[in-house]
Amino acid sequence: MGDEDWEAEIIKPHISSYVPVFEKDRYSSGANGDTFNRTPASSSEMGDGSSRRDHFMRSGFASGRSLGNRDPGESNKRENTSTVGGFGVGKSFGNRGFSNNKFEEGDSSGFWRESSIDCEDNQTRNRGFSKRGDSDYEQDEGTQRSGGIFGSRRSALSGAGNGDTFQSRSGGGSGRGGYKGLNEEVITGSGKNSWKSEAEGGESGDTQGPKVTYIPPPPPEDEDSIFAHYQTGINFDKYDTILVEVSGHDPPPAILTFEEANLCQTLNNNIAKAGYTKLTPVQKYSIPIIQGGRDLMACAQTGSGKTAAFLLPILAHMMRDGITASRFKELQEPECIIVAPTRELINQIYLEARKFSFGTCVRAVVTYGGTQLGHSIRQIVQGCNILCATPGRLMDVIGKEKIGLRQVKYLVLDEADRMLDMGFGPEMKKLISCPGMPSKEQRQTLMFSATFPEEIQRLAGEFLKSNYLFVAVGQVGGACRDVQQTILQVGQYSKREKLVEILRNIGDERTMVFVETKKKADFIATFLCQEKISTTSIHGDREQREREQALGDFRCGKCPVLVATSVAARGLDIENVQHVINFDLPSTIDEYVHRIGRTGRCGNTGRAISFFDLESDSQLAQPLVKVLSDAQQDVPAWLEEIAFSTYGPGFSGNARGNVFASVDTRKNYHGKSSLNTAGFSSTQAPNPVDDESWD
Ligand SMILES: Nc1ncnc2c1ncn2[C@@H]1O[C@H](COP(=O)(O)OP(=O)(O)OP(=O)(O)O)[C@@H](O)[C@H]1O
Repeated sequence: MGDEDWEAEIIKPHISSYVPVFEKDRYSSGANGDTFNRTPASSSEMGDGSSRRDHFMRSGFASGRSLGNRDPGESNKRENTSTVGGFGVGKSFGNRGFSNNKFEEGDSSGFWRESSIDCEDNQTRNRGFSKRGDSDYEQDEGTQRSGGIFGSRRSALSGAGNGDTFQSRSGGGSGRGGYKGLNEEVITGSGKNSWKSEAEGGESGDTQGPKVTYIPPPPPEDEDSIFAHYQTGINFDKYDTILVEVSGHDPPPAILTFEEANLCQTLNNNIAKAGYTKLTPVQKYSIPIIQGGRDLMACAQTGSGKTAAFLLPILAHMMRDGITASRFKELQEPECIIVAPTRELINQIYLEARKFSFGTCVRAVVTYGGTQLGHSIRQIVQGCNILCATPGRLMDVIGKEKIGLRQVKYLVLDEADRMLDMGFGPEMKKLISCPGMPSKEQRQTLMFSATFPEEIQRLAGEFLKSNYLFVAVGQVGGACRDVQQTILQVGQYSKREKLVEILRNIGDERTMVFVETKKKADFIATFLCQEKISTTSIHGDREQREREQALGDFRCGKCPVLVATSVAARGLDIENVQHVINFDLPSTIDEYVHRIGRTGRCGNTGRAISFFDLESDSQLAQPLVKVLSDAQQDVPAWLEEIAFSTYGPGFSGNARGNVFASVDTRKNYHGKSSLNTAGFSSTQAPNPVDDESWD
């Protein structure tokens, strides 16, 4: 459900209901490999402190007024009444056109054009990367973005209001909302002719809106903190039994131990200090492939060590090549660029890169939206060999000529299916077309995810050398088997009661609760606090400072419940998350797989409980049955019935349908591709995820 619906909701005479009707946006889900080895993974073995809102959350709402029987629509109505002036005066960026942008979206990109769907968020995305000054950038990151072709309907309601206790973030200044949607980093143009010319005028040119001044606290520097890690779980050794499929020409053999990787001593020390003694399957296969200079698309279950699978061989090469950070160069030219879709995830990857490069001359830097650009630049100019960035901020630092691309040898897309879908795909396309970026023949491109829809795999071909290798650990798109999945039939009006019941049983165990929209995240978090369940929330309408605070409070156990939108669905590796609750099921099965993958990581076990609402979730019944049965979970009879009735007698939960890209798509599509002009087949659009929930 988009904010537009909320708006409609509050304009209508309010009909009191326990929980408002949440009608989700529904989108459809959305080469030449020769050799084929399917072997078990161990082939040898077998052969600012907190916001007011946080304060209330932590204090269990002791002083908050009761919101229990009010729905978000009502609270927004109140909030809107009191803040509409503030949002109303938010600056319009409408005159910052993009029509002349050098990198304006083109049909040639092969990507879906945003304008083709009625989605405000998406309409902001293909806008070419801009070259902006700090003020411009920070305003974009930190303020609502309204006006112009992107419309401003959402901004009037974008405060995170949930009633009396929360104030919306004031008058447009810090109130996010605006249009931002799927992605955390949205590229805005400046109306100049090209990124180059914009850059030249960037710094002083645009003074609209307040700056983003948030500077994230530096991560701890002491060795213990850098190498802090959680224990692998009882099922870690079971990874060895997972079947691994490698396709593509002439793959190198897997390695079985870290020693076989022949890493330098410093790296080996760091691996040991990180508590890694044994390779996970994706590491066994990916490390030699990357060391062999090959491009790679790797798909492995959530929490199975994909980050180290790309970081270690890249660092090994850098060490071999004697890469050394050079301080105080105005233009830094990193050898490696890593992009990921959310700020928290890219920061996590950075911390991993910092850990593994500890004691070396290789310097990793992170930059992401919602933080002061000047701060990022100061970090970059101190030396940058590995740049970890969210897409929008990456384009900014490139546009500001703080980052040059000529030396890029490794381009890593983490959560690659997400990075290539209609949300980020155009931006990634622009990235590889940037001046200076080595062609795909001259760089190594590495893609990792737990899910890889076929259509996205096919788009990925544009980024990869034709002889790339495809590694599939287990079922591509399959759920982690260490997560015990339960699907409960719960109607929307009973969800809150059920949630409280479950959380009371769970006690203090760390739990992530996923909901569909940002406003609902606040609403449910507020409700739980009122119920004296210590809760915080993370979603794209929260300030970056608040997001980091929320995550910190959750990580340390201060708030054992984190209510989140899909912004927290991918990649986040938080110790001891024992439960995931899908208060609202997502609209796509891939999203479900990522969400439940926040628990059951690295051989640990976890539980996922999902509320299945007959009214709104039946389209998910069939893929859910498949995911459950593939992961050897109990499938409720009622769910099978729904799946059967939705899809008819041809449906078999165990049959391999088109739900997943079960193999390297170069096999499936060889010689029979039928792309439309946008680069997608006529039968299946790529998965847009749920726009509203991402930002
Ligand atoms: N070989 C290993 N031994 C011990 N721990 C490991 C090993 N490899 C990775 N880990 C740890 O496992 C956890 C999960 O790793 P990581 O976050 O890279 O998973 P992922 O596959 O990227 O998950 P997701 O699909 O959710 O992004 C991390 O805490 C990481 O430090």
